[in-house]
Amino acid sequence: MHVLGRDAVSDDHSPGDDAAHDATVGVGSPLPTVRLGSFLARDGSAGAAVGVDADGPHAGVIFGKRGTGKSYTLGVLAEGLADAGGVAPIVVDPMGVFGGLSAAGGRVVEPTVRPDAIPAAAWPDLLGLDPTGGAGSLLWRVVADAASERGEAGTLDRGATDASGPSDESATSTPPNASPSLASIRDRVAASDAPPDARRAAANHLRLAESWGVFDADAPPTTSVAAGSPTVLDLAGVPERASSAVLRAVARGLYDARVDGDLDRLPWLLVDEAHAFFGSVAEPALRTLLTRGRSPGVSLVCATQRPGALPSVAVSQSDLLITHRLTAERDVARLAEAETTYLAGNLASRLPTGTGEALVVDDATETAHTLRIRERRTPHDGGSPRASRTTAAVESAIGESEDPR
Ligand SMILES: Nc1ncnc2c1ncn2[C@@H]1O[C@H](COP(=O)(O)OP(=O)(O)OP(=O)(O)O)[C@@H](O)[C@H]1O
Repeated sequence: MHVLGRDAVSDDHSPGDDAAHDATVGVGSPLPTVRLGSFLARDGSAGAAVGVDADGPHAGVIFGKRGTGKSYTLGVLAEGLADAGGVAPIVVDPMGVFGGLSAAGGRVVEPTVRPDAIPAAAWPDLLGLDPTGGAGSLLWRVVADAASERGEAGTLDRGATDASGPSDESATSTPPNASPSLASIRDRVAASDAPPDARRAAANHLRLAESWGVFDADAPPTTSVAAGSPTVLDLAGVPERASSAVLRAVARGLYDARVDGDLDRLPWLLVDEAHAFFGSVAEPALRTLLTRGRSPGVSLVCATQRPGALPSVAVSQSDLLITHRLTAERDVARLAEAETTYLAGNLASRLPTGTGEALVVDDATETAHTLRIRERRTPHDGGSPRASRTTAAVESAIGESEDPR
């Protein structure tokens, strides 16, 4: 099997390897490997098996226009990781299409996070308030005060006063003690000496955040999502800002847990519809994983139909690039950033056209290959809705067939 993301390891294709399990411990190699698919020859025939290294941490992107198979491919990775030892796949599922992973032992959770997992500086942005305005600065101050009071008890969130915006985060630790609830933060806002307008606006925005249902002072630690079988964070129907808060808390929590030695497995965070999270409060944590995740062993894979909406760092830091068909110029241009470094030739001209076909760039071996992504063994819930398959269409077809005229 050819293993993407693994250098200096023999890629010999041994007899019997074809029948290998989806997540294969390669023949002649004890290293955990996720079976991704097969080489695709020009005549459309499938060649040797191709896998992805799951032994070390990686950063990856999966691109493709709508309906070309991105979510499906992310599911293939999650399935394979479910079988690889020592890793913890976590799928961020904004569209609710990964429930089928429960057939691979996965569990689907409606995630909640502790309010103190979001640094004070990020709260105004999270709630759509200007951090320099009355309500925004009040909120920032109140959350920071709550954090520093607990900090005096030894649980200070060192990121609480970091106003560096959507760049790399300063080191923080996940506070082990009780988090303030949103209601208690609202009480602090009400008791502050800020002007009434600012207090009212801050309280209203906090009420809005409470209505999202993702904040819970007693939420389990973020490391609880890291298990051998996939954990699917079901964010379908959850507002975008709330989903971003969840992703920030989870991404940062996993990173901190690995840095602090509190998590034995190597987490793989698989983010679908990733463009929605860059430019949100989740971005600093995603950037941290992209730029510093490998040393503590945290992997990040971002799938998106809008590569152009991702920051350059998402591509420049990725050692694995899987791209299905793309047509928009801005999105194809993102690929150019990958090829300038080491690829001769034009990646855009090599993009495959069929669903489930992908061009894969492997940084470890500095090569690009066309693949057919293997079929899922768990159900995939994605795919474009068809008007012809709606209940209304079916009922109208039945009605017509029963029409006596
Ligand atoms: N490797 C594959 N083998 C077989 N079928 C596939 C494969 N990849 C995708 N498909 C089929 O193509 C359809 C679209 O795939 P998928 O939902 O992953 O697209 P997508 O790129 O994530 O789309 P969207 O942007 O709308 O989320 C699915 O119904 C799936 O069954």
